[in-house]
Amino acid sequence: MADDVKINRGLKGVYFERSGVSDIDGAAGMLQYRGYSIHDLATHATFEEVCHLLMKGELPTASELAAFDGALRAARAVPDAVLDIIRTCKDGYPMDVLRTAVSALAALEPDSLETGEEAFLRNGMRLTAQVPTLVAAHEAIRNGRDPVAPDDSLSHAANWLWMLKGETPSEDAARLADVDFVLHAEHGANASSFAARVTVGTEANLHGAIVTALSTLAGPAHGGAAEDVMKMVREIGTPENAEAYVKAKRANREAVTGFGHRVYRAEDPRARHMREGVRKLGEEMGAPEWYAILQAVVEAMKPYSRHGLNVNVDFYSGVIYQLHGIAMDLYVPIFAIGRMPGWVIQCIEQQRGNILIRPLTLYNGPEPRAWVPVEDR
Ligand SMILES: CC(=O)SCCNC(=O)CCNC(=O)[C@H](O)C(C)(C)COP(=O)(O)OP(=O)(O)OC[C@H]1O[C@@H](n2cnc3c(N)ncnc32)[C@H](O)[C@@H]1OP(=O)(O)O
Ligand SMILES: O=C([O-])CC(=O)C(=O)O
Repeated sequence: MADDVKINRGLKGVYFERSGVSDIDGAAGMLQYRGYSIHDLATHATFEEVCHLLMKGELPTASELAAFDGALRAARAVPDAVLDIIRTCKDGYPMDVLRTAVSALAALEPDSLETGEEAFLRNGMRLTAQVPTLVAAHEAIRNGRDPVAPDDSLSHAANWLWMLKGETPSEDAARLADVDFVLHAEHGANASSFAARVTVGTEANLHGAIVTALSTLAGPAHGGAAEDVMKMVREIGTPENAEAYVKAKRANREAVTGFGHRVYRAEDPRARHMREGVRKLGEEMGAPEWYAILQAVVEAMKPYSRHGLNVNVDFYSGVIYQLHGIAMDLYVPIFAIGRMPGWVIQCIEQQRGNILIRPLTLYNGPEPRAWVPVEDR
């Protein structure tokens, strides 16, 4: 076949669509949601404001925010039948259980089959509100407790911690979770959002696209990295061991998790906020060693960073969850809670002027050959 065809494996460097949602400059380490710097949003915005910005296109006025936030708060409950399904598969890996629960919502909620922009926004807001409820319900059920009902007097982040732990979180804990969600809310043509767009490209419904996105997020090269970083930190044990750990990994040409990114060559701008969170929280909680180990890994990676290899957002986030006493296998579901508005708006964008996403593979199998009956093979 054609030898001169250029193959872009992994679609590296390929623009497949235009998008008005987020802008990433990988060389400069810059990220904006609809023109607003991630640093301004992480410092000043709430997750609810960011959801409005992403899903509706602009930061809300006070009255728009009240209406939007009210709609999210009112949509947090999930049908009992979904809780029964979670009970049935309570011992499963949380991302598998979450994916199954979202799939069940599709089958149980009558409007989930509707397509069109209004339906995607309605279903997308409801799913954004429900996903934390599903994750927290699974955590309760697998630990032998009854799920904690959502509290509509609390913000999205505070309510999530309330449902997870059954106690009202401190303002600092709620703000940290809120910032974490803001930082994870949207990131261009990342693998899970791209996968969701492929699903919408076939004119499938939003719930189906979110199930695709959840499946894709779960892998260790994408959302699974935060969990792996925490496992790495535990394995390293003390800052003094970091150099030997990194050397052994690189000698085997293995990736050091939490480093590297398809787009960023400068440091992932989201990492800065997580780093500060780990340092402060570790000091406050009398557990500064996690931060010290992470920084020792960063030092040990410097000789290997010639291609612009830097930490990504997931390098620090796992330790924050660990300091909050959250089980390691919930780190990817937490990422999913934050990413919901990004997935929803990318599905909406995909649907406007929709086109089937269907690239080509260049055949390199056997030459044409004659059929051989089974008895002659
Ligand atoms: C939220 C997110 O999804 S962020 C990503 C989370 N994932 C991780 O942290 C897992 C670890 N990282 C990785 O596996 C990769 O960096 C990926 C999958 C994220 C990106 O992969 P790619 O875009 O294919 O890597 P890329 O082509 O940019 O790699 C460039 C060079 O850096 C090296 N490199 C990339 N990541 C790492 C790493 N984590 N550790 C060591 N070296 C690495 C590659 O081996 C390559 O080196 P070479 O040119 O000498 O062969
Ligand atoms: O953009 C990517 O490839 C992965 C990523 O950082 C994200 O989804 O947040």
